[in-house]
Amino acid sequence: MHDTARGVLELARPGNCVAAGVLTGTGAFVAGADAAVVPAAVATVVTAFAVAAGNAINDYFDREIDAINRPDRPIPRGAVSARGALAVSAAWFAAAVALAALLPPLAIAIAAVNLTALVTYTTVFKGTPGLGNALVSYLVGSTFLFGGAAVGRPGDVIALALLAGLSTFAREVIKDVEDVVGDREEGLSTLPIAIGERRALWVATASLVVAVAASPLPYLSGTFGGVYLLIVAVADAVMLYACYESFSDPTAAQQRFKYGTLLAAVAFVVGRAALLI
Ligand SMILES: CC(C)=CCC/C(C)=C/CC/C(C)=C/CC/C(C)=C/COC[C@H](O)COP(=O)(O)O
Ligand SMILES: CC(C)=CCC/C(C)=C/CC/C(C)=C/CC/C(C)=C/COP(=O)(O)OP(=O)(O)O
Ligand SMILES: [Mg+2]
Repeated sequence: MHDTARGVLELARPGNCVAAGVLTGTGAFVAGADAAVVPAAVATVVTAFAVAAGNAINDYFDREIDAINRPDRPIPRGAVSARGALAVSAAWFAAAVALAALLPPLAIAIAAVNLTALVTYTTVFKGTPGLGNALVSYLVGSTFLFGGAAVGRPGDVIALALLAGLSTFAREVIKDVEDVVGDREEGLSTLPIAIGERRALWVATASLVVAVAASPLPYLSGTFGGVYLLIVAVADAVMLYACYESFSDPTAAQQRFKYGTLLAAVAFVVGRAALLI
């Protein structure tokens, strides 16, 4: 029983759930710092359940491949049955949908689109060059829009959604370069397999350069105070260095990149809070 409970928790990838939930809460905070906390909290929990459900159904669809490449995942190691993983994913999706119904219409619309995206990501989009990366990038960017829509002010966080989406796309491509051997064995046609590793890394770098160039926009539009520029400049530098590093060490680069994105998320919160003091 102990390994089953641990297995169910691992299916959710709780770190992802918390990180994505924090992004939604950040979007709600930036869009409506003076707005009711309840819709922001509801949207945060919806996102956490959705990511847990998306990760669980991903493991369900990936179970044969994971048996070869990731035998320690909960389904291949026997901690959770395939049917059990599907049932848990369905329960988490149901919880996300039930709570999302409490939110404004635009938030419900975003939730409906994201539900479809999460259910189809692994079987439809993941193995198509660049499309799987684009969908995950949209999903991460949409967390800010979802939080803004929850408090009725999505327009205030469109720039944040674009920054998060463009930077996530870069990191997802770097992760695919890191996984190229296993993905080729799986018969997946990811971007580096389709166009070559170096060209894929240049595509990732181009995506990040656009995001970095746009990163002062939330300050210029008055969404954030000046302190945002100081923190996001460091985040930009970390992510740019990670892109340079990815040409020689994609594993170290994608981890370093993640710290850069987390620092950027901190810049969003501090930059908004600075205007409230
Ligand atoms: C009601 C409802 C579903 C609301 C959705 C609310 C919302 C804002 C959801 C965003 C979800 C999100 C941030 C997803 C992030 C990316 C994700 C977890 C994708 C699905 O799993 C991918 C998996 O982790 C990749 O594993 P692999 O490719 O096999 O290594
Ligand atoms: C200012 C600029 C240029 C960019 C903004 C950058 C931001 C805020 C990006 C958001 C990125 C973020 C913090 C995403 C968290 C959500 C998430 C699901 C991350 C995935 O974590 P991984 O560690 O890749 O999970 P796996 O390793 O299990 O796939
Ligand atoms: Mg998987």
